[in-house]
Amino acid sequence: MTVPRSVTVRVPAKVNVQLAVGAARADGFHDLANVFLAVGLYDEVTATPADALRITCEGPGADQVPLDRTNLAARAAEALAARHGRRADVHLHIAKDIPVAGGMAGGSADAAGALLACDALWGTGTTCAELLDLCAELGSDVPFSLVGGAALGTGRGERLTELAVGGTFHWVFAVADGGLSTPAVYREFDRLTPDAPAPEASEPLLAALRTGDATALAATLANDLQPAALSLFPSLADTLATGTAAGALAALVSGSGPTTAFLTKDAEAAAHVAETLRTSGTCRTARVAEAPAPGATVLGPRA
Ligand SMILES: C[C@](O)(CO)[C@H](O)COP(=O)(O)OP(=O)(O)OC[C@H]1O[C@@H](n2ccc(N)nc2=O)[C@H](O)[C@@H]1O
Ligand SMILES: Nc1ncnc2c1ncn2[C@@H]1O[C@H](COP(=O)(O)OP(=O)(O)OP(=O)(O)O)[C@@H](O)[C@H]1O
Repeated sequence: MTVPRSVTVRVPAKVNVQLAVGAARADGFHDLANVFLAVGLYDEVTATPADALRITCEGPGADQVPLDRTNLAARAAEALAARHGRRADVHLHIAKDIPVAGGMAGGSADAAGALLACDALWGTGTTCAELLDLCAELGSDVPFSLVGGAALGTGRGERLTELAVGGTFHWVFAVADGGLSTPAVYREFDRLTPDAPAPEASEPLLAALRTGDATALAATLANDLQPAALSLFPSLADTLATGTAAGALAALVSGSGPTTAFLTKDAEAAAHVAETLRTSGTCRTARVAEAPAPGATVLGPRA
């Protein structure tokens, strides 16, 4: 067998088209009905043999990404190595394109990418079920980064049921100046929502995904963390209003924010909303992306 010299994996960002949040559990997490949709903004993780675990990172926001063992990709490599009783002697290079600390699961994408890349590099032949277990140990969003497409996440978001999507959705993402801490947003949710009901997936929203109907999806988008994100980052209201005035079908905070997401009717409308946002002064930049996108994908071992 030829041992590959490096393996590159591409992993998508996500937007939560429905994020229903229940009350805090005894373990501090929240039960969710989390409808994930993978979007076509990608990080790439390249694994290369090395004497010891090493992380490097390039791209927008790379200076905010830790290069030590707190990096989720490093933790993923160590978890896979431990599972197979070997050393995590690998250099992981992360080419970032997913906004950092933006509520689009960038760190989770890198963890899923590192798992898949190391598995291919080391020839450890880990089953999909084992990879999903490792993902769930690393973080609530990580299993979805591995599978992509669309899925309903229950529990703390890690238990996935695949969802059918009947068309292509055109999104714009406004990247904010600054980040939000996910635990801080959940804490603010607890403060604002003392009696959160049990979370349930919305049937009309699942139907809109199934039929690929953007107008119907726009009418059902919902994020229970949005009031908390707006409370901690009030200027996001101006970004949401700007994208809506530019013709978006709907606008919402992406996950825990502060990235904001705009659903549009087609690629032309998306380009217009993105350009309006870019010149509005209400965000740092705006990106267009289509959904659904595939999950973590090996781009090919380079022998
Ligand atoms: C906001 C979302 O991105 C929506 O998909 C996720 O719920 C967050 O997922 P994540 O970043 O993978 O989160 P984890 O790394 O598992 O947890 C980080 C922190 O977020 C909070 N957290 C996360 C998930 C969850 N169901 N309830 C929580 O309260 C907890 O304070 C936890 O300590
Ligand atoms: N590989 C990584 N990429 C980005 N951030 C990382 C990574 N590993 C650890 N982090 C840390 O995690 C924090 C959150 O970054 P991340 O980009 O994952 O946020 P997020 O997209 O808001 O996450 P989520 O949507 O899953 O809540 C960063 O501020 C950084 O300190």
